[in-house]
Amino acid sequence: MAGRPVVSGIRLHDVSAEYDGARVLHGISVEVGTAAITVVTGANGAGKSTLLAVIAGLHRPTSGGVDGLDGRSAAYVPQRSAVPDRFPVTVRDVASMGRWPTLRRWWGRLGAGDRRIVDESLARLDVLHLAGRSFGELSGGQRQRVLVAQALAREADLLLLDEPTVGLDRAAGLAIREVLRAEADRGATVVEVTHDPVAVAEADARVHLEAGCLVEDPR
Ligand SMILES: Nc1ncnc2c1ncn2[C@@H]1O[C@H](COP(=O)(O)OP(=O)(O)OP(=O)(O)O)[C@@H](O)[C@H]1O
Repeated sequence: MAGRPVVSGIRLHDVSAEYDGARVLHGISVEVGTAAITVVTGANGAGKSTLLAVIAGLHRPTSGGVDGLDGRSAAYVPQRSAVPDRFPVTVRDVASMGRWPTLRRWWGRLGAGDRRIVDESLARLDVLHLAGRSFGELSGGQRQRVLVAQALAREADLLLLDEPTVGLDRAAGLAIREVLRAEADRGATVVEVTHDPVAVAEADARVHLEAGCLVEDPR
């Protein structure tokens, strides 16, 4: 993690967000811990993906904000449906994109160290044997694992994942949960939107939303 210990958490203060004037998040204030897995739960449409997008800096809140992001690198894995099915690139290309933000120049080439990190990330998700295949030829679950590998290759301080285990078989779900735990153990802040009861049970903290509002002590 770039050799830089980050101790304080990420703090959302009074975050509200809307689409086309319709408010979908209402004054969310919560702290997300470092070196831990936080799950974001709630019914369909509760605002989970929007909250993740606000933390990722992809959706601008209408009021409030997020503190503690300065100096932190972030990797974001969108919901599977948000990813085009037919990328004309190989699996290794997709995973390599995780290294792009670390290159000093935008036209820079990946060095041997970068390529090793990419292949290690693919191996951790058990998809290294697919490295030369076209990304678009993979099954949905294989693509999902490659996108998580791309995020791992970023070696980010903050990992944001939108339903990373949805639709995966038990072994693949377990593999992703183990990888996320290892990331938290190395000091990463992991925030995961999920409906997976096992992921919720194993998490260190939970942020539960109902109709865009934070609910304390959800059952
Ligand atoms: N791009 C958009 N434009 C307009 N409204 C949107 C957009 N994205 C989401 N919304 C609306 O915002 C609300 C929250 O959506 P969001 O995707 O954050 O919920 P979610 O909790 O992640 O749902 P799910 O579990 O179904 O993925 C919903 O009412 C949704 O219809």
